[in-house]
Amino acid sequence: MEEIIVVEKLNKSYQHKSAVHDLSFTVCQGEIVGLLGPNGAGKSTTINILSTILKPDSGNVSIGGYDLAKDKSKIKKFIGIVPQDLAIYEEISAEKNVAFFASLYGLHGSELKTQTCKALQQVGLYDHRAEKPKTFSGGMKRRLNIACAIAHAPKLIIMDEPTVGIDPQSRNHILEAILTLRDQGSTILYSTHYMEEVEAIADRILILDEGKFIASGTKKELCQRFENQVTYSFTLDRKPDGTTLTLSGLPGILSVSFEEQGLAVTVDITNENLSHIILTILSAGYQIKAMSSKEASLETVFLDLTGKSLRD
Ligand SMILES: Nc1ncnc2c1ncn2[C@@H]1O[C@H](COP(=O)(O)OP(=O)(O)OP(=O)(O)O)[C@@H](O)[C@H]1O
Repeated sequence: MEEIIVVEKLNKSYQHKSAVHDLSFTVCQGEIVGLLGPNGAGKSTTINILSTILKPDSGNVSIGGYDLAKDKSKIKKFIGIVPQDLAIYEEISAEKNVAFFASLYGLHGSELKTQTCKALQQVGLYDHRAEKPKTFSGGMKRRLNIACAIAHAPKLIIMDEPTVGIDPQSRNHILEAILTLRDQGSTILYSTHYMEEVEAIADRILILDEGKFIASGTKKELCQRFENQVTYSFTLDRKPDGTTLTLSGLPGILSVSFEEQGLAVTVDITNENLSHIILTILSAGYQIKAMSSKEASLETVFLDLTGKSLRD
């Protein structure tokens, strides 16, 4: 598959503090690649460098076959950038906003009109095209921000946390729009700290922490090591006490964490120990009010690799 982004040993520091350190990765034609990491991991720095907004200290970047150090203007035409901060005009209609940004890429006449309508449809804002963004919800503004970036039909779309702080309906519109864009042939690099989003839409995931990649692969590949692991969560009738309720001696118990009104037990499912766990809880005099189970997720992977939660 053709490599659309090639990054080799990318470095960037701010006032001697490293923000990205020796990053190397590739993104291939037609992929949705999720750049996942907690706040401060270096996602925006990486994306701003690829978007030609920020200059790296060192490293090589090639986008669409163009060298970032030499062909900045060609790269700018090749990509569509959805910035973390909204870049739209509140006082002109949604349609005029999209048309304005598309015209900066040389679109005009009937092509401009068609592409503007298409972009608004893709983000579910066509029916609101005559309205001004100042009347829009935060989620609708974010969707308009995306429409402005895609109307010129870029081969590569780079999105920096496009779903931060929005309503579920807008989030779904955005995720569906990303999948449609991929199906229509675009390549998408997408940064987020919401693991559920990359789990849902990314073909490949790059996990970044403190400016370095700590893992990459498909969700299946990343979670493979944990495929025999499941976490049971029990809601009890009262706060459990670790001295009266001892589960760690049971076979296949990997970890136990006590919570306000229950406990979470991570086990190796090859041991078939659920009935032992339930019996032990009941024998200690607790009532089980509810129970659920959860397979390993990217959160598990992140916690295992860094010792901290993605959600911190
Ligand atoms: N202009 C700047 N000046 C100084 N330090 C900066 C600047 N921009 C980012 N940093 C620092 O660089 C590191 C990486 O930041 P970056 O914004 O790239 O991370 P991020 O993963 O995008 O996080 P967020 O989701 O919070 O935007 C952080 O420690 C941040 O404080």
